Amino acid sequence: MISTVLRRSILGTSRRTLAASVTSINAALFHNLAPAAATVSDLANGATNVKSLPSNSSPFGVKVRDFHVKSVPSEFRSSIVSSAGFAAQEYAPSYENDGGIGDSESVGSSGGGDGLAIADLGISPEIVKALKGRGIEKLFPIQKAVLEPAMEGRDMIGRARTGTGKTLAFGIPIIDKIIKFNAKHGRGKNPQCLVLAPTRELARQVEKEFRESAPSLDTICLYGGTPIGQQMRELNYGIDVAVGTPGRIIDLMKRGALNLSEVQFVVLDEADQMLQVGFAEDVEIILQKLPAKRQSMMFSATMPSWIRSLTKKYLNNPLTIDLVGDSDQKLADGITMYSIAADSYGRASIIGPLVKEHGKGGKCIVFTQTKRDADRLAFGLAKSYKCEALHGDISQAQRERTLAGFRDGNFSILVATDVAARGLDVPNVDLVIHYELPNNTETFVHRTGRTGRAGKKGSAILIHGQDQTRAVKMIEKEVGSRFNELPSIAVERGSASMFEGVGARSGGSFGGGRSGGGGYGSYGSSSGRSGGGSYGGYGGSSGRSGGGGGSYGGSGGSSSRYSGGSDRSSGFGSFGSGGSSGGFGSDRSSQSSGRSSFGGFGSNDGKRSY
Ligand SMILES: Nc1ncnc2c1ncn2[C@@H]1O[C@H](COP(=O)(O)OP(=O)(O)OP(=O)(O)O)[C@@H](O)[C@H]1O
Repeated sequence: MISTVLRRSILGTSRRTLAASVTSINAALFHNLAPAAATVSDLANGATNVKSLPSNSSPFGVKVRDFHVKSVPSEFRSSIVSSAGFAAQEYAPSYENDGGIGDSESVGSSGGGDGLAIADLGISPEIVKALKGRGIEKLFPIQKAVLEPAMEGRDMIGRARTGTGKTLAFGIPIIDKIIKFNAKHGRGKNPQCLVLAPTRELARQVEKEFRESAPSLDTICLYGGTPIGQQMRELNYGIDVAVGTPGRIIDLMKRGALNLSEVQFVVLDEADQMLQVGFAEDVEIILQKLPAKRQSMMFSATMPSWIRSLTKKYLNNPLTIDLVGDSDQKLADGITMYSIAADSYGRASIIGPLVKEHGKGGKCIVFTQTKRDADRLAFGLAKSYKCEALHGDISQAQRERTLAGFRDGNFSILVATDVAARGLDVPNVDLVIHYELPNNTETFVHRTGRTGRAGKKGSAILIHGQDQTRAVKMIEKEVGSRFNELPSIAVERGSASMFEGVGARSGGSFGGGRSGGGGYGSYGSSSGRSGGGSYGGYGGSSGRSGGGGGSYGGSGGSSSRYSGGSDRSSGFGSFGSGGSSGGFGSDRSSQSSGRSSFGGFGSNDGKRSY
């Protein structure tokens, strides 16, 4: 009882600050209550010899699941909760059915409609209050579509356009279940929810979304490039939700610091990008370590064969919720697309005028293909604008400062590689500029999706060479929206020299691969790179015909992007999806092989780089 009372009062105030004062009491109590308690590594091995105890009581009637009091040595922190599989069943009945989706096996775009008032859903008041504080009072369509089956414990695969609220779609049901479970059983040490994300920045963002929507839960973000010791200590204190990149998660598992034996909910966010950044193997290793009885959700823009096999192997009779479907329109509503021709010499110097004309004084992200271009363009622009670069060669700490500065409005132009293309949610980005054609349509969609989020309006400008009109048409066709062609901008004599060396590319291929090669010609033979075949083809046969042949051009050469195989298509029938290998955004030749594709700005542990 002493423990329960103490812990309640601690949780009600500041757990972190009062932690030290109760450490000794906890230690003494747990020492006595669970003398045979498993150590962290025992638990990882499944040696939970205290499991026979009831989940919320000790031999002395003390609620022993209240673990989240900081600074207790690991020996005293084994969770006594029984093995996984409890939460989905426990909380299904508490959800107030709104007559929503029902049992259908596949939910299409009709899952939308008017948002439901969050306050009326029967979810924890804590969540309702936290969301209200952030101006979130009604569910977005994907959230509405996911809520009921998620509450019922269904495994699912989801897809919706960029910026439409996928994070809270899986976040709300999960945090609600955990809050209610903890209220009943007390708090455990080990995470009940694991979210895997392909990049550090996305992981941080998802973790923040969980934290801000459920302040009473302890969340942690696990990613490379930051000291592991701190993360190990945090885990040791007790965690409800762990979000992270696969590499660091495996590292922590190997060190015995992360015990996944009580995970009830696993989410793979941007699952197809996991494949592209080389996390396929790591993801499977992690999934194999999870309890068999759990709820699994996967959000993926495309369904390459790896995702399909993952689904078969690790998801249980999943419900597909696809709010994009066969709709031609792949971009969020509210985004206007422009295109403008510029040769490689004058390209950098038109950025300023474009920002002035279309940026509406808000924030702008300029996407470049390489880190070198991002640096040089940012350097040139910084002479006239507040501007910073973001890419994988910049230290993690600096990347975080840069992103925070951009979010806070300290500068208004971010020049980034595709490290910032997926998932990043920065408010008030009014304009996205594609400094040159992206490698594929999917990347175009994700880059563009940094604007026009949460129902807002935004503009995207694609800069292309005079000889790239076929590739531009192809993007139009694939995304289902037309570009408004802007009149070309005359480059003043001398102004281009400010940007010397930025992005002088020609040739190469954007499309390609539809029928085993060829392609749409024209883009990017990657000057300044060693090895042949950079930019390879886009290929991937647009995901429509079961993949195959010749896609991902890029013959040989260590710098070959997309040097991976084919068979990356079909599924949701969208855009070819990425290859499993081949470097993406790097201009270094050292990252061709397998796992290093797209590289790792966000990936993890510095193994890969954008
Ligand atoms: N119901 C809602 N009402 C208002 N705003 C919301 C709602 N749900 C989410 N948002 C906000 O919308 C923005 C976009 O959400 P989120 O980042 O989850 O989108 P996403 O679909 O995951 O995008 P992407 O595909 O780019 O990863 C966020 O700022 C989020 O806080």
